[in-house]
Amino acid sequence: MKNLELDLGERSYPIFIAPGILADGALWLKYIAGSQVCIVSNDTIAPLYLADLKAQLSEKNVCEVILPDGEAHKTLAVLEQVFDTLLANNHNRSTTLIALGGGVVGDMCGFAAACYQRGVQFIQIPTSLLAMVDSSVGGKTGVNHPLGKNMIGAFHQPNCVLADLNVLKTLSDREFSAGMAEVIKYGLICDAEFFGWLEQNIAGLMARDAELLSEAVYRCCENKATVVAEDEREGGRRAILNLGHTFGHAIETAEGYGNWLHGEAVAAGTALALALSVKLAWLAPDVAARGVALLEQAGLPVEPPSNMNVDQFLQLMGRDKKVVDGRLRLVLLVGLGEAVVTSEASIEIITEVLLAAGVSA
Ligand SMILES: NC(=O)c1ccc[n+]([C@@H]2O[C@H](COP(=O)([O-])OP(=O)(O)OC[C@H]3O[C@@H](n4cnc5c(N)ncnc54)[C@H](O)[C@@H]3O)[C@@H](O)[C@H]2O)c1
Ligand SMILES: O=C(O)C(=O)C[C@@H](O)[C@H](O)[C@H](O)COP(=O)(O)O
Ligand SMILES: [Zn+2]
Repeated sequence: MKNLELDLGERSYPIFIAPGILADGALWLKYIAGSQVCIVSNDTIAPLYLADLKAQLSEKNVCEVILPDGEAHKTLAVLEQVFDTLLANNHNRSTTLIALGGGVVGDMCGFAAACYQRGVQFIQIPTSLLAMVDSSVGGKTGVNHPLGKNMIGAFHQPNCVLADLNVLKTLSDREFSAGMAEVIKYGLICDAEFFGWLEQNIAGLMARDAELLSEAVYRCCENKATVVAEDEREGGRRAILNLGHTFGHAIETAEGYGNWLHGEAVAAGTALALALSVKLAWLAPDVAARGVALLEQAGLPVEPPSNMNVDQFLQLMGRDKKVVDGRLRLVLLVGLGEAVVTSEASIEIITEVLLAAGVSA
């Protein structure tokens, strides 16, 4: 068992990382204060793990909402299903929501918890690699809008995070690779030593070696917890967790939600951010090349989609949440493990980098 604490004063919470903890209610039932529980999952994950979870909740009054699977369903309209179920079952402010799923379920359940009766408690049980290393930690919740990713949401922290490494056995290879994009992100932005460890162990990780996976999930959560503890609501440093995301979210939106997975779009976006960092002479080309090589070894795309043009990129990037007074702010690297949030990259230089990556004029 590897435990961490995200230190946020009265909103602090533990992150439990171990194989089999889903079935260890004795460890986590104390994070459910009242008798009412609402499990939010989807129609892929529920048949696999809902019964195991419910077996631990036999003393509680449990209802469930099974959402349609997929990024395309991360919408306000689908979120209403959670509120309908909570109200139909007379859930009050002492209810606890449980997110059982990947990042989509986690973001939606967390947002429902932030909104229902102006805020109730929730627990994150991440089932994808991406959700274990990133989305279940830190309290960003929300849904997409047709014009932009995660545009409607709230910061709302869970009571605890339960990462049961056993469930990764049923995750598809494509989704596993997508999670690796966020794993590699931590090495690039704030942990050069971890990046070196990833380079050494990438083959074993892709083979899902249990010990290596446990270490990788722990190191990512540790890095994320440190960043979030410093800057819970992204007033400053937290924005480094957005490496590759300004380009990546533009790709996800332009291609239609779910066609490029979040991790795939972040990987291609990270390659663009590395190229831009080199173009500005802030990053040595060999460091950028190591980043791109590791993403490729993780089975990820490192080139933007061939059907996007520069204007599309710039228009969608212009809606990014980091934009201030109309100026883009991007996360770039000034060294391995050293990220900065900057508005110094001009539209002209960004355009040059997009064109050099094969994006059409
Ligand atoms: N809140 C945050 O800080 C944060 C961070 C990163 C990403 N995100 C968001 O997370 C989402 C991406 O998350 P994701 O990659 O987990 O996608 P996802 O939630 O769509 O899950 C990926 C796919 O794998 C399936 N799946 C999940 N766990 C499984 C398991 N154990 N066995 C079999 N199938 C399983 C899901 O049903 C889905 O089809 C995006 O919407 C992204 O914006 C949020
Ligand atoms: O936790 C954060 O902060 C992140 O930026 C993590 C990202 O991996 C994640 O995709 C997040 O949802 C992006 O946030 P957004 O504010 O750009 O929508
Ligand atoms: Zn992300």
